[in-house]
Amino acid sequence: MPSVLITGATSGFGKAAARRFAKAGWSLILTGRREERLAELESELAPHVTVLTIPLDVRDSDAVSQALSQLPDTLLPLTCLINNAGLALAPEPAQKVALEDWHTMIDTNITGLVNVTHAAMPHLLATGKGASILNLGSVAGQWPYPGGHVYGASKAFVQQFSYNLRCDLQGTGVRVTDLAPGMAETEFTLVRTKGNQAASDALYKGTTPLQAEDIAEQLYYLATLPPHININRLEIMPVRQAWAPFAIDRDPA
Ligand SMILES: NC(=O)C1=CN([C@@H]2O[C@H](COP(=O)(O)OP(=O)(O)OC[C@H]3O[C@@H](n4cnc5c(N)ncnc54)[C@H](OP(=O)(O)O)[C@@H]3O)[C@@H](O)[C@H]2O)C=CC1
Ligand SMILES: O=CCS(=O)(=O)O
Repeated sequence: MPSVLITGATSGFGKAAARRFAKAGWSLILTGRREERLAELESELAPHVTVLTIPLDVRDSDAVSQALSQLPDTLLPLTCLINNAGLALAPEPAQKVALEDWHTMIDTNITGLVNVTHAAMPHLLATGKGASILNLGSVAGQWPYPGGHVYGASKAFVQQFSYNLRCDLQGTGVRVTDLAPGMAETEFTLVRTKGNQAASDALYKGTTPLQAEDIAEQLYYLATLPPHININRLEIMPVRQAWAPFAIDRDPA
């Protein structure tokens, strides 16, 4: 059976993707920092498919490279890497944000993603034709909005890194996609607001956001496309989300 490595499998898109790939019989390598959540997911899925859980902070390059250099043969060849671990912090304007929050987003969404990509690359190259790297970008990487500051910039990095990887991997058979969702109801806003459940609920109230399972379905679709097809970027919004007009600063009347 093919195997998939999913970062950030303890919640949201990553957890839903683990379930979606398991449903199709794929072997799973699941990572995240919260060990108890990894254990719960392993208990749920291991009766059906091969599961390896690795408690891992993607920001720790040594831990990432050590863990991925020791994958058991039973989980190789690696067919798909889903670079999903990530977060937004500090929805307030840039001029009010603590520098530490910017660093955390850069360290996770950029450095963490390149750490995992670098460590997984030899496995993906060994697989070659049909292998995929699926990077979780965001609409925020393309479209600016107030409070997007470093989060949006980190996802713009994901887009351009994905495109540049495609250039270098041409001829290897390894595909790369920047999957860019819009508003999706996960723990994302709870994390962004540092645990404000009411703010998270209010954001999703009265509309129809994407669900984690919608994104998991797209990830599975991308990973199982015929091997001669590469979707470079796939941007998905809920029907009830669209763009806002330009904001104009005006003199007082
Ligand atoms: N929800 C949305 O509206 C959208 C989300 N995205 C992106 O999708 C991805 C998944 O987000 P989503 O599922 O919504 O959010 P969740 O908060 O539900 O899940 C985020 C996952 O990332 C993991 N994670 C965070 N930091 C680290 C770290 N340092 N090391 C390892 N794992 C980490 C968390 O695991 P743990 O805490 O256990 O380590 C968790 O499993 C992110 O990259 C996000 O930016 C993109 C577009 C829209
Ligand atoms: O990446 C997350 C979606 S949004 O909050 O930027 O719209």
